[in-house]
Amino acid sequence: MIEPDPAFLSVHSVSKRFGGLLAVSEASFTVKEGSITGLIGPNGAGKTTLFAIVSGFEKPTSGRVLWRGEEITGRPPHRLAQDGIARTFQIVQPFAGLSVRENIAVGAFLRHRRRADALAVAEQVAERVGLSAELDKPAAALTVAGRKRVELAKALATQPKLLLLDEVLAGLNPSEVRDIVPVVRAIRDGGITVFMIEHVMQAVMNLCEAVHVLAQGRIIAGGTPAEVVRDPAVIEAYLGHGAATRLASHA
Ligand SMILES: Nc1ncnc2c1ncn2[C@@H]1O[C@H](COP(=O)(O)OP(=O)(O)OP(=O)(O)O)[C@@H](O)[C@H]1O
Repeated sequence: MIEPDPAFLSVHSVSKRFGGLLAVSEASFTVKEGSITGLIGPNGAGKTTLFAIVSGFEKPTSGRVLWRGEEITGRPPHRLAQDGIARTFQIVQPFAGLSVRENIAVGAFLRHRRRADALAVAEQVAERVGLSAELDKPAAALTVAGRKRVELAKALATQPKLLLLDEVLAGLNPSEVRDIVPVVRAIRDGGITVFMIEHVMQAVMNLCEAVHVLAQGRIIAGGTPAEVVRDPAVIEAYLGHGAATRLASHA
């Protein structure tokens, strides 16, 4: 199991109930500073709900979230963004009437009041995610892969310390996935801790140093990618034997 790291992000026995449904059940885990950490598990396992709790979009029914040793449970998203926690959304919805530059600048306004400053930050961030050539295009004109990059850039423009990525690779073809993997790695190399929900297991294996596995709201395993793909509980609940064998042979 992964060593606790109370100084960065730690989630303690968090549960979330929606009416009769227990979407997250006593989940506890940590994310180590400077890591790329994955959150995997079957559809409906509660992954997005956990992200929403960490980023302040949902309040847990019980449990605590600590950020750099300070309790942040239930703190609203705009305050958490100021504290350095940013997230992307699974369904990307850029402001269609705005250019790529303006879309990214929306994130930059968190820390920059002047429009010119926010637009300058947007340009720097665009370079990091490979959007420099698209800055003046309307966001609506981009492909799905381009819109995913805009979503990533908008979150990066808030200058976070922890970036929560909710399925940034979903809907991309294999070559688009290959192109974005180094972008995520470079974000971490630039000093931003990345916590990512992802179903593309090959990318999880390539990128993550630690992975937590959620099934039916519970954390059922945690460890390195090579460890979790060999874990019988993870094979049973999520991967299946064929995929697990293929992944383990590449690990
Ligand atoms: N606001 C809500 N109200 C009621 N039920 C919800 C709400 N949000 C999520 N749920 C339910 O909670 C459960 C967990 O959903 P969640 O989206 O967190 O899973 P997930 O692991 O992110 O799934 P996926 O991989 O499909 O995105 C699901 O059964 C979902 O229908």
